[in-house]
Amino acid sequence: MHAPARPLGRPITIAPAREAAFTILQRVMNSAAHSDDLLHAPAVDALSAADRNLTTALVLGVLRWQIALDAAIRPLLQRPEADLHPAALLALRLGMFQLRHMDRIPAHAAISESVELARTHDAPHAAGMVNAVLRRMTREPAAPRATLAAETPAEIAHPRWLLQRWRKHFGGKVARALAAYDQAEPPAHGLFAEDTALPTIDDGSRLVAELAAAAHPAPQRILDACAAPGGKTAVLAIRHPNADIVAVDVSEKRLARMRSRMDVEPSTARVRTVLADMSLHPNRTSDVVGGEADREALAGSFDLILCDAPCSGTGTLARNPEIRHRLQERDLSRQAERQAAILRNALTRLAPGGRLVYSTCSLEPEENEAVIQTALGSGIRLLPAADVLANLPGLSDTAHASLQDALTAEGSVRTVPGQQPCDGFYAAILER
Ligand SMILES: C[S@@+](CC[C@H](N)C(=O)[O-])C[C@H]1O[C@@H](n2cnc3c(N)ncnc32)[C@H](O)[C@@H]1O
Repeated sequence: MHAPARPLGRPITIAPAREAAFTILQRVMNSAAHSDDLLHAPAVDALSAADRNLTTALVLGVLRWQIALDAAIRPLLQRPEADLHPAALLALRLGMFQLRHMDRIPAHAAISESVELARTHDAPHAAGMVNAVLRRMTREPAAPRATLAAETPAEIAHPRWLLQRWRKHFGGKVARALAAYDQAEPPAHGLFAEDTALPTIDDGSRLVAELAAAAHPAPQRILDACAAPGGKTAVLAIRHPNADIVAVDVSEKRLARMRSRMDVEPSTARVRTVLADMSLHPNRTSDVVGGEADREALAGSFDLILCDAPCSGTGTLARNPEIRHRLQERDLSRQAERQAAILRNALTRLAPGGRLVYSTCSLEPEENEAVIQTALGSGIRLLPAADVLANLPGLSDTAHASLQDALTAEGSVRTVPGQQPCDGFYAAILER
């Protein structure tokens, strides 16, 4: 189809950041790609610093606000229930996001470049509609829908089912603060003072890693059971410089990336990486892909195990905003089954008297408390985390107070974004 003739006037050039943001959002929409990976790909690295920042702000902003943007766009359409061409919808979201959330972008740039994006990305027939909707938006900003009037914009930007379960588990006030946290860049250092000896690591991840490192006073052998990309392995290696450390992951690609980073750091070069599926029992010879040397590295028992299980990631929506568009409530039970299998098999490798820290970046009880319940008994008990937490290195005084509120009824730790100044993590300490 030919693009309709543009009215005479200056040709419209799409700014590199808007073009890059559009392309990344298209890939996130059409594949399982992660925005964070795409934002660090060579195509974005090649942009100027200002364009990189704008690309990031546009991509993360649209993904964070997408549900609320769509709710504002629909009533402005001539036929609100009509299917929109994906490129037209994306152009509308980008334009609407800039008009609603970016003070410094002139409305004419947001509108005209969105129209041009639709026109040049396979939806020339929708260019007029994109123009009309965005112009209408600037004239008559959408009022909140009557049924949603009691909700904040941040709450509207979350899937209903997720918000409802947070309200049920944490109460309306905490759920509201949690939703607000998800809509902005997470704080750089809310719990810990920066430690230049450590790799770049967000505070929630560091909390889990420091807790794991402190869970055993002097481990000789440490197993990091779900290790890649390796941020927590690095903290373990630095806190226990004399321990033998084996870091396992089932993803060859993630493990290779981790290995190349670890090799250049003196503190982590000694970490042994092993490609294996930790959801399988150690007797299964197929659980180690790397061969005899890897099997030997994994053999025997470990004094300290970190089991940082793959999870839904609902504690990290500020950092990984697309999770909310992909996750379905029914996925939680599938996650929990895999987590329970990984934990069960990791525990078979725990030495008597050894400690295992199970962690996720999920806020959902099915992936946390319920998984721990499956592992208790038969010589495995849950230890209270309070004492370990009280002695973690680098925590500020306000962080100590805030983390007291993060202790669960069973004595484990759950940070809730908005209550603690970090992403949401769960960590439980088990002992054999
Ligand atoms: C939450 S991420 C780990 C993050 C890591 N601990 C860190 O701090 O950088 C979970 C990891 O578990 C890995 N994984 C998933 N299933 C696994 C399995 N069955 N066995 C081992 N690793 C697995 C994933 O590839 C992913 O790298």
